Amino acid sequence: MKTLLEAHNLSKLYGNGRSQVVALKDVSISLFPGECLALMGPSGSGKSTLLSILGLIIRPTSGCVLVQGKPVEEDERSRARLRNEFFGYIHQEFAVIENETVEKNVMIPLQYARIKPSRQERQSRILQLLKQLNLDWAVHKNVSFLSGGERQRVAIARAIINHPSVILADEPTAALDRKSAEEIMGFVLSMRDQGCSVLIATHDERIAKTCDRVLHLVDGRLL
Ligand SMILES: Nc1ncnc2c1ncn2[C@@H]1O[C@H](COP(=O)(O)OP(=O)(O)OP(=O)(O)O)[C@@H](O)[C@H]1O
Repeated sequence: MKTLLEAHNLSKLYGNGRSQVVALKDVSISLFPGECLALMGPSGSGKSTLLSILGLIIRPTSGCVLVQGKPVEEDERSRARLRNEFFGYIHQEFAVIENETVEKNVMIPLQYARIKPSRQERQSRILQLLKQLNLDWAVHKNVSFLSGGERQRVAIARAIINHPSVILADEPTAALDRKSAEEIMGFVLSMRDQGCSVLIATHDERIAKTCDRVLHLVDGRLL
């Protein structure tokens, strides 16, 4: 089967000399269409670093990333376009823009889309998505007034509004209570069922059990 996303021999060093940290060592990984892959590992094992390299947020020290079988181009413009169109990134800390409405937060990726939908279309897509997330009531509310679980749903809506092929989720439920965490995971898995591939970094065995495949990262190496 063809991969959607793959990486070969990734290594990542931070810093130099005596303060140098080896965050990843020779990691190769493949993500197939329609699968949910869990990445488990203790704190500091390199999970966020790996997700950030795969999501083209940072560059590896060595190794390469392939999207739909093709090596990612080096120039920042191509990387930014892929970041916006191919990936949806969900962070642990509900990365929302404070003092902005839910609608404005979710609209950001649409404003950078290559083919920008009309204002009316943008608003209707946002409302439709917020309905699926049971958050349509909050469309004009300021995110600062929302709970942690609600803010994470806003972050998810923003990550998927451009219909990404791959969702990269970095411990998306770590800062949530159990009920909100279950809701978020239910939604992430429903994205997989709609054809998205998902790579989720987690410490939580219960979350890993709901995924199709589990990989373990220890000291920057995949077991
Ligand atoms: N920007 C950075 N500069 C220097 N060292 C870094 C940087 N980012 C991460 N590291 C180090 O790289 C290693 C891997 O960190 P990373 O955040 O990828 O691990 P993690 O498995 O995601 O941890 P956690 O579960 O705590 O988020 C750690 O030793 C960390 O301290």
